[in-house]
Parts: sequence; structure tokens; C-alpha cells
Amino acid sequence: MAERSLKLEIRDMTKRYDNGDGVEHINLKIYEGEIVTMLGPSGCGKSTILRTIGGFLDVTDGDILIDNESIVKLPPEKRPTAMVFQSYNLWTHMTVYENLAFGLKLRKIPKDQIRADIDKHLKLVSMSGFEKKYPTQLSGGQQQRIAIARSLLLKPSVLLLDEPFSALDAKIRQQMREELKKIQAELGITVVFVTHDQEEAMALSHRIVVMNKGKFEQVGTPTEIYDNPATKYVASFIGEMNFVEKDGKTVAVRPEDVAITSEPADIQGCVRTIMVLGHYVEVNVQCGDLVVKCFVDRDQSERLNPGDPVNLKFLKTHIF
Ligand SMILES: Nc1ncnc2c1ncn2[C@@H]1O[C@H](COP(=O)(O)OP(=O)(O)OP(=O)(O)O)[C@@H](O)[C@H]1O
Repeated sequence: MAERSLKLEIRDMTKRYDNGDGVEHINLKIYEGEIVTMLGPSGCGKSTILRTIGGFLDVTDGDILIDNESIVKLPPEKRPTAMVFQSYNLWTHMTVYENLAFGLKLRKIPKDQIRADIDKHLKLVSMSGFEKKYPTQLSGGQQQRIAIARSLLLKPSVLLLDEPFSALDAKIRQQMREELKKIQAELGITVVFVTHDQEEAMALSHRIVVMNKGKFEQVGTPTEIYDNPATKYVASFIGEMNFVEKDGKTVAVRPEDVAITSEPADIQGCVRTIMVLGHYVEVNVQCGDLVVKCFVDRDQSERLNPGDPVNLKFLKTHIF
């Protein structure tokens, strides 16, 4: 990613609402062709940042640049961005084709070109043949595909996605995430994605910005953030983590890094529950007041029973 050119830069940006909430001193560089995800719990400021990029909110201070040009004074329609919202926002009185053609007509693009562009984009989102349908005749996932196609048709320099899949059920969500990744790779477009779902962020992103109360806790690739969480907050927010108090310190250890052994180990306990989750098994071990979660393979779990005394060894720890 290092040799890629800078696409979007947020420089010391602050957005403060009248009630004092908002985000402060945000600095971020996003490179061409990256998917960068703002991840954090409700109210941490993800959408605020996305909306300042899209022009739906004015910044209080600082600057936002795309291709080295400041965009903060431009209205949304003049910015080289397009935004997809959680609630698809398709016009229900228009067909799929009309929904897609609308923005292109405003740009006075010739009819033949519009048809060709729409064909290409419907194919891209696997919706060829749906031109004459109305949004209400489509499933949520299909509507969101059309909303994404509509945004892409405007050929934005940066695509902004605000929790686009959160209204969809789990299976469709996973499918949409995979499709978005494929489309993004095909077009090489730069994407800023907002979600509160850490699994979605891990699966989709080249880099993740973990946010907490209006500030950045950590910016890094999914692997960096998972393997080396910078703070206890990040450790608890991304993936599963056990927190064990040991010698006056908080030791964090992921369930897959806890080995159940008969040899002397870091901590002792009794098997509490054994749950087969598919190809792996979750074993919860009661260690005094604490329950430690371990992921083990099926073979090993078959040798365990609730109540068994076990020793736990921590293979990889993080100390905070
Ligand atoms: N229009 C507004 N006026 C005042 N405060 C606001 C406004 N919009 C958001 N806020 C506040 O700013 C903070 C950040 O909100 P924001 O919507 O950016 O968070 P978020 O991380 O996107 O959350 P969610 O996932 O719930 O949308 C919150 O404390 C929120 O209450």
C-alpha cells in the first residue's frame, strides 16, 4: 500500500455540535484504492466523520482534502464523493432504471451513454434484468445493491458507506460484504466504510480506525489491530479476549491462545461448559471468580468433561 497515492486527507478536523458532542482533532490519511473502516460503538463519532467528508455537516475546525484539494467549502453535490446510507434511500415511485439514471440525467450525459453505464453497473452488482422493477419489489439486499450501483455510477473519487448492511440479516450481510470487496477490487475505488460490527470491519478493510468517544484509539490493518491491540479498549472491542489479573497487572489473552494442558501452567480451574461451535469448540473454565474462555479443537474437547480440573497455559498475552 505504501507506493499508492494519497487520496483523502483529514487534517486536524474538529466537528462540535451545539451541545458540545462531536469529534476532535481528527487526522487521517487514506490512500487510493483503500477500504478504510471507522469502527466503534454507537455515538463514538463515526458517522460524524463520514458526514463531514460527504459535505452533509460543516466542520468546526480543520480541513479535509481529496486529491490535495480542500473540499470543506463545497456542497455535497459538488464534492467528488458519493454516499450510501443504511436506509437505501431509493425513490419508490421510480423504477430501478429511473433511480439509476436520475443523477446521470442531471449531469446531461447522453442517453446511449446512460444506458451503457447502467447496464455495466447492474452487471457489476449482479442485478442485470431488474431495470423495470420498483424498489418495493426488491429485497433489502437487492435494494442496497441498487443504491451502491447508483453511487458508483456517479464515478466518485471516494465512496462513503454508512452502515450500509446493518438492516440486512446475517447471511445476506456476509454475502454483501464479500461482493463489496470484489467490486472494490475490480474498480480500485477508495472507500470509507462505517460500522459498529467488528467482524464486518475485519473482513472488509485494508485498514481499520478504532474509535472511542470521539477519538481514535488505534489505526492499523486488521491483523495489526487483532494481534497487537494498542489499548485495553481495542483489545476488548476487537475479537474475543480474556482479561486475567495476575501479579497486579491485567493480562489479556485470546481464547485461541489459551491451551488446556495437564502440565503445570499459568492458571488452574475446572471445566464449566463445553460448546461445539462448528469446526472448533468453546470451553469455559471456572478459575476462582473468573471464567476463562478457550477455543480448542474437536479432538481435544472430546477428552474433556464438565467438572474436570484443568491447567491453562497462556501462549500469547498482552499486558496493559
Ligand atoms: N445533530 C446532532 N446534534 C447534536 N449531537 C449530535 C448530532 N449528531 C450526533 N451527535 C452526537 O455526536 C456524537 C457522535 O455521533 P455519531 O452519530 O457520529 O456517532 P456514531 O458513532 O456514528 O454512532 P451511531 O453508530 O449510533 O450512528 C454522539 O454523542 C451523538 O449523540
